[in-house]
Amino acid sequence: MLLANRRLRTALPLVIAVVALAVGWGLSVGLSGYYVFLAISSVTAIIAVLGLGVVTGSAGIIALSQLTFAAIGAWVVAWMSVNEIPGGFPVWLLAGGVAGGLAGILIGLPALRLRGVNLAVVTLGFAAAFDVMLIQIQFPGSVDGIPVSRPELFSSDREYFFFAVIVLVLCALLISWLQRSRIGSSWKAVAFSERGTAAVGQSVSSAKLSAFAVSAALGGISGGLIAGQVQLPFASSFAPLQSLALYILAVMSGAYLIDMAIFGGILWVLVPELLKKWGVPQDWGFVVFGLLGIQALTSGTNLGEGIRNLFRKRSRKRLVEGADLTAHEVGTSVLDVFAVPEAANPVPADAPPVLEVVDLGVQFGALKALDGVSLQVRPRSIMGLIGPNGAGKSTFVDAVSGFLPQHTGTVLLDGQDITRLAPAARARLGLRRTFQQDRVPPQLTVESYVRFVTRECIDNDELTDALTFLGCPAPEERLSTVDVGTRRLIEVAAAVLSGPKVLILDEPAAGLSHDEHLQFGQRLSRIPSRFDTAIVIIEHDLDLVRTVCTEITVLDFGRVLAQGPQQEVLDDPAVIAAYMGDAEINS
Ligand SMILES: Nc1ncnc2c1ncn2[C@@H]1O[C@H](COP(=O)(O)OP(=O)(O)OP(=O)(O)O)[C@@H](O)[C@H]1O
Repeated sequence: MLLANRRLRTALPLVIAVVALAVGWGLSVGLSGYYVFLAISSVTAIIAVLGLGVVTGSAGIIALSQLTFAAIGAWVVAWMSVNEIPGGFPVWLLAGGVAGGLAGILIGLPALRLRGVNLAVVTLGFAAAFDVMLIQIQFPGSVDGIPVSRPELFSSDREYFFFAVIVLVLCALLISWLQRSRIGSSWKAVAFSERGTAAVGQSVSSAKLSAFAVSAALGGISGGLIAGQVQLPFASSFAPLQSLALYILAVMSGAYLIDMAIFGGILWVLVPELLKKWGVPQDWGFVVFGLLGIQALTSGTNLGEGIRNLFRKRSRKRLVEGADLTAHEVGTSVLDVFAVPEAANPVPADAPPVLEVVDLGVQFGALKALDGVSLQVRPRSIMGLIGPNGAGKSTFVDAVSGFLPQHTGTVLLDGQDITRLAPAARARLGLRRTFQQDRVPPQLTVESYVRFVTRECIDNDELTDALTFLGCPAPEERLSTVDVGTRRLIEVAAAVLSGPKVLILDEPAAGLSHDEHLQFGQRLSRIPSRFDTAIVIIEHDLDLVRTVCTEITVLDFGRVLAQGPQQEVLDDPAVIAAYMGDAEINS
């Protein structure tokens, strides 16, 4: 089933590409002259919007300079054409795309530190500054009236339109492949949570920069095509205000979905044309786009997602009516009869600790959140880290996983000192963590999320087995359609499948019902031997702690209050007095 789905997903874009080429050829011979020119404008706009879909839609970064990258691409193509650089138009176009991509990386660098309005100001400022410069330096050939040479085989408008369609199809195939690859998953992950992205070993910087580069490269290609279309490009075709309108169009339509980028590109040309036909000044097109953008930003969704949700609801309803089971129920019922053999691999008593924390200290101003905390985690063991609210448990996890670099003390993973490493580097070495808050990007499917987290190709059987083992939904289920509790289970499953040496779980069962809690505990206790990993679990539910933990460390006011085998710690009068109270500990 999974294999058949994957084959279909690989073949579908190719089939659509062939159909798109056929439609493009049909239009190139069927449309009348004026509409051919409009159609070329649409295709160039679609490529630019497709790029914006990557940076704004997938990676969630505000970028208001798409037409500046287009201007860079157009300038490079015009310059290469005027100077008759060998290779011809396709090579010039590629060079325009590369130039746009490089400029994108340059503008993307501030994006590593800036967010939201600040980043919008930087990108719009870049667009305005480049616009002023472009007016000064002009496009090569524009002053002397030397037109950009089109490709020899596609010199008429009709032929050039078909050439533009071929370029669009290639760009769309590339984006479709990237969106389904690990890079695409990293864009969606970084849009949802930078901490969550780093925690799975993915560099946040490279995710953001690659989104900027791909988006700007498509901008450059779009501009290069415009240069070939108009043949004498001018700065006014790439004004910053138009970049703003294009951004709104991308947000409103949901341009990370390829069909919606096509819709957005068509709208880009259609709205001004309709206004012209009705005798309304074309600049009112910006007002129309602005209103559509306000609607999209206030509703928090976009047209593409809205339409898809409608279809998904209908097909889900049909599925539930037919089978009378939801996807989650299917996962749970399968688990009830699922028996997984545990690996028989006991740990020698004298085995060195897989995680060793020595004298860890964290200070927030005057508050000592952690003070001299030391602990050792043995291979394939489950250690419970408990303590009252504010005891320092989450601070401990943040410090050990690298999210609080200003801590004192030492962290050793399998004997290696990782104290100075960034979170992503620690994750790649085998120290994985999950979060108290939901950090699972809803735009992905279960399978694409697991494959992203595991950073390698796990085979289909392994994937299905592990998801069933932990009671997760089917691989093809979209994460946006499952509840938060189930998303946390999927987060745990993915982390486990990444084969960590140590997995730190921060309240993993939050959001699960009481029964699911107990089931989760049973599954959790089998993870260390089955997946050869040690677990540190932070949990308030003492039933779960009793079910799964072999050892316990109790924190109180940032210090270790007690440490050792489970029963010994839970019987410690100091723990009873300071943390739980007699009634609860004896219950
Ligand atoms: N960024 C921060 N700035 C200042 N103080 C902080 C910060 N983060 C945590 N603290 C403080 O550090 C102490 C430890 O907090 P922490 O969140 O680690 O506790 P916890 O044991 O995880 O609590 P809970 O069980 O409620 O999650 C608390 O007093 C908290 O207010």
